[in-house]
Amino acid sequence: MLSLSSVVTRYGAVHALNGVDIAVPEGTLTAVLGANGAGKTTLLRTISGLVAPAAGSISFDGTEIAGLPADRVARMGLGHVPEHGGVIRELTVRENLRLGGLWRRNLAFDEVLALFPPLAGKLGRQASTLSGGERQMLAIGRALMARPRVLLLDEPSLGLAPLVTAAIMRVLRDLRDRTGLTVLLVEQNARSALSVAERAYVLALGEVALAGSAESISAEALHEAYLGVNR
Ligand SMILES: Nc1ncnc2c1ncn2[C@@H]1O[C@H](COP(=O)(O)OP(=O)(O)OP(=O)(O)O)[C@@H](O)[C@H]1O
Repeated sequence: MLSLSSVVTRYGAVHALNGVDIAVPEGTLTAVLGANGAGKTTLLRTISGLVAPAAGSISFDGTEIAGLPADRVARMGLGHVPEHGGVIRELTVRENLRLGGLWRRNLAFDEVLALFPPLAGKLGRQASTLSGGERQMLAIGRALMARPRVLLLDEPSLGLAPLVTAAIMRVLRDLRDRTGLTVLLVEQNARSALSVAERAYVLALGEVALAGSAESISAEALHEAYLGVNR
C-alpha cells in the first residue's frame, strides 16, 4: 500500500535518509526502530510531504506522492501524528478533535471516544491539563478524526510510563485488527513496538540496517544495528 524505494532526504550536507527502501502492506502494523538521529522523524516527514526527498520514489496505492505538498498527501488518506503529538494545549479536548476532522463531513467523533474512554469525560478540559498519556491519546484521536487509511506515528511512547505505553500499543493493535487500519510506527522503544508489529525495519545513519518479521529480529541483531556494528 505504501512503499519507499531508494529515498534520499538531505538537510544541506546532512544525508538524513540515504537510499531507504521500506514496504508497508495494507492492514499491517510496521515498525521503524532506530537510535537518536537515525532518520526516523525525517522518514515520516518525507512521506507526509513536510520535506521533499532529493531522490527516490514513494508510492501510495500506486500513486507517486514523493514531493507532493503535505495537505494533498493528508487528503489522500495519510494521517501523521508528529513527535510529542502536536496537540494544541490552549484548546479543549473537543476542539482539538474537531480540528482533526475539519475538512471531513462525516466525523468519527464517537468512534474516537470509544477507543480512548479517558478522553470522553474530559471533552471540555484544556489539553494542557491532560496527562502525557491522555495527550498522546488525543493526538492519535485527532489524526483518526480525518479517517486516514494509513497512520504515521512518531514515537508515541516518548516520555510515557510503561503501562501507559502498553495501553497505547494495545489501541494501535486493536485498530489494525478491527478496522484494518495500516500503521507505520516509528519508535525508539523497540520492545513495545515489536510486541504489536508484524514487520520491523531498523534505521541507522539514514540507512536500513536490518529488516524482517518482528519475531525474527533478535535482541542481539537489534543491538548491533543500533550500535552500527559491522558497518
Ligand atoms: N531541520 C534539520 N536541519 C538539519 N539537520 C537535521 C534537521 N532535522 C534533522 N536533522 C539531522 O538529520 C538526521 C536525522 O534526524 P531525525 O530527526 O530524522 O532522526 P530521528 O531518528 O528521528 O532522531 P530522534 O529520535 O532524535 O528524533 C540527524 O543527523 C539530524 O541531526
